[in-house]
Amino acid sequence: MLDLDRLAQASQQLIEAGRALDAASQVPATGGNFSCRLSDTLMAVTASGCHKGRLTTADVLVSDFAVRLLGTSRKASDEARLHGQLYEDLPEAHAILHTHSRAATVLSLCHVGDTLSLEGFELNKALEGVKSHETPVRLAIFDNTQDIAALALDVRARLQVDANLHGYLIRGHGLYTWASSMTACRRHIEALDFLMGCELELRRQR
Ligand SMILES: CSC[C@@H](O)[C@@H](O)C(=O)COP(=O)(O)O
Ligand SMILES: [Zn+2]
Repeated sequence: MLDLDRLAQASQQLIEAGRALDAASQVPATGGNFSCRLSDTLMAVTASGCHKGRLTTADVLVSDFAVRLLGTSRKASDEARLHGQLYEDLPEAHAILHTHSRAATVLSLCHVGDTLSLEGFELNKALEGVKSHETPVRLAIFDNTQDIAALALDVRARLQVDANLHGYLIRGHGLYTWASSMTACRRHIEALDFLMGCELELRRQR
């Protein structure tokens, strides 16, 4: 059943996240998409093609995890299935943010391999479950594709063999991260962007 109070709260959280991420230049043009878990089967997800810094409540749609929309003729984010798949596979995930920051775009292209491990940074502790700068923060990396259903299956397969991920990068595209609340998810995005910027800076100096 749809909890309208929860939907109103989620809409506000998505709108505020969009404003903050736009101010931080992490969602240029109409890049990025966001969601909140509403229940065991439903999510609030941004509509496709909106500028994420200027979202209104009308741009927040209700969908099940297979992206069957409730009560709207608008189109959900092109990448909504990536959100649905994460909610299906990660019961602890209550918020998901996808951004197109410069650091995520560049680092995902120049890093070789299917995992980026950010190591030795105090800010690693901004990620849920990380208690020490000595704990690596790990992001899976996938090649970019317009076949979102196939990408969702690849993410699912990776999560089945690697439970220790804080998010993933799509090459030349951007970052997905999730958390137990929108507050924590915004902290993840901010920290990961900072950490990827540090990593790029270090690689320039090597
Ligand atoms: C501006 S193109 C970006 C899109 O292709 C996509 O990657 C994206 O993040 C936003 O898509 P959207 O359908 O608005 O959620
Ligand atoms: Zn995107």
